[in-house]
Amino acid sequence: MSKMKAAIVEGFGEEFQVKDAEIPEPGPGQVLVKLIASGVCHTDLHAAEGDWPVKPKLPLIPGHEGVGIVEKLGEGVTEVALGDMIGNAWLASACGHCQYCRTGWETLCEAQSNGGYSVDGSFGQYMLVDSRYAAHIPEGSDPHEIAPVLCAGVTVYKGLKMTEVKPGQWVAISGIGGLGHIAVQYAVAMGMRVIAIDVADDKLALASKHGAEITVNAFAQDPAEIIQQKVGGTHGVLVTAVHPKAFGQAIGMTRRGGTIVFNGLPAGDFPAPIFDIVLKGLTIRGSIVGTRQDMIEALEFYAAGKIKPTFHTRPLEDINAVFDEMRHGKIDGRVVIDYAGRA
Ligand SMILES: NC(=O)c1ccc[n+]([C@@H]2O[C@H](COP(=O)([O-])OP(=O)(O)OC[C@H]3O[C@@H](n4cnc5c(N)ncnc54)[C@H](O)[C@@H]3O)[C@@H](O)[C@H]2O)c1
Ligand SMILES: CCCCCCO
Ligand SMILES: [Zn+2]
Ligand SMILES: [Zn+2]
Repeated sequence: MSKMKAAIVEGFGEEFQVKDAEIPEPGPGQVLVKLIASGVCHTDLHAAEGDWPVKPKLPLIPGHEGVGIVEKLGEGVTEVALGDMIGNAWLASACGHCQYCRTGWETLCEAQSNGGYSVDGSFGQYMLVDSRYAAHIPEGSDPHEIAPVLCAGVTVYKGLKMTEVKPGQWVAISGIGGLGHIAVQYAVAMGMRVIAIDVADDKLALASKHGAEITVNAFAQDPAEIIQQKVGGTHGVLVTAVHPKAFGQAIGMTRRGGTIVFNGLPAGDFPAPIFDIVLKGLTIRGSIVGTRQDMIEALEFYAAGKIKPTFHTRPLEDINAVFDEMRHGKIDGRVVIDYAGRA
């Protein structure tokens, strides 16, 4: 078996080990991909810290925003060809026949596997991808720039659809990190008017650059008060923040009949004001990544030039420093690991 360089989590809360690992062999239905780039999602940090109720496998190669070229086909592969540029995804595979898979909700499949969490992902020079759940990268894409669409992009695109906010209506996006700064772009492309909320002014500046009309620094102000004053409450909210406080704040900023969608996954809970939620007739939804169809649509928005992730390329060896920057909210947009000598 030949070797590859990979960033491996061997224990929760421990630093990554960047070292040699076996290049995996594709089994039936799988393909071997040589990586060009991989986005770094905050979920990868949750995986490394083990701070969710469902723990990842160990040892683990995280990463679920990987883009690369198909180098080997497993038995029976028909959906992908040698030389194709494809991506992996959080939804690495699903059963295909349960009540959720049958009704367009494969993201809720209870037998799904998850890229960079329950199966090894894209923080290495090679990865295995289930050909049925591979993301097909549009012709002419920049592999480093499109990588964040594979999770951050498809997740916020689906989340914005779930807010049911119509063109011309207001949507608040709370948390302007890897997910949030791309959410601003999808919301604008979908005709929504955007209010951006974060606790760091540089993130709000990034939101304005991508089309937000109103920005609120939740560290210095009460976003609900500002939003009620300025626009009479928002029609919908998409929360991508990594602090529980942002989740409770969404309720006060939403107008009657509005919908709040949670993408963010910080550990912890938030106080839910029962009377306000009932009196205002609010809908609160959790939303997890997107289906294969959502991925196709999210990638089409990128291919149409509507989505341009802000990203910074770094070598795999920087992974521990990157996670430290992420822990302290110091990443502007998305970090993308480079395997092609661009970093
Ligand atoms: N539901 C899903 O399918 C899905 C998909 C991808 C990521 N996630 C989760 O979404 C979260 C965000 O991921 P990311 O990669 O964008 O993280 P990130 O670290 O890039 O960004 C997090 C942002 O939250 C901001 N923030 C922190 N406290 C805040 C507060 N009180 N109010 C407003 N903003 C605040 C930070 O300043 C930062 O801009 C993570 O928990 C991740 O696991 C969920
Ligand atoms: C419940 C886990 C959702 C994480 C999606 C990929 O970042
Ligand atoms: Zn992710
Ligand atoms: Zn299923």
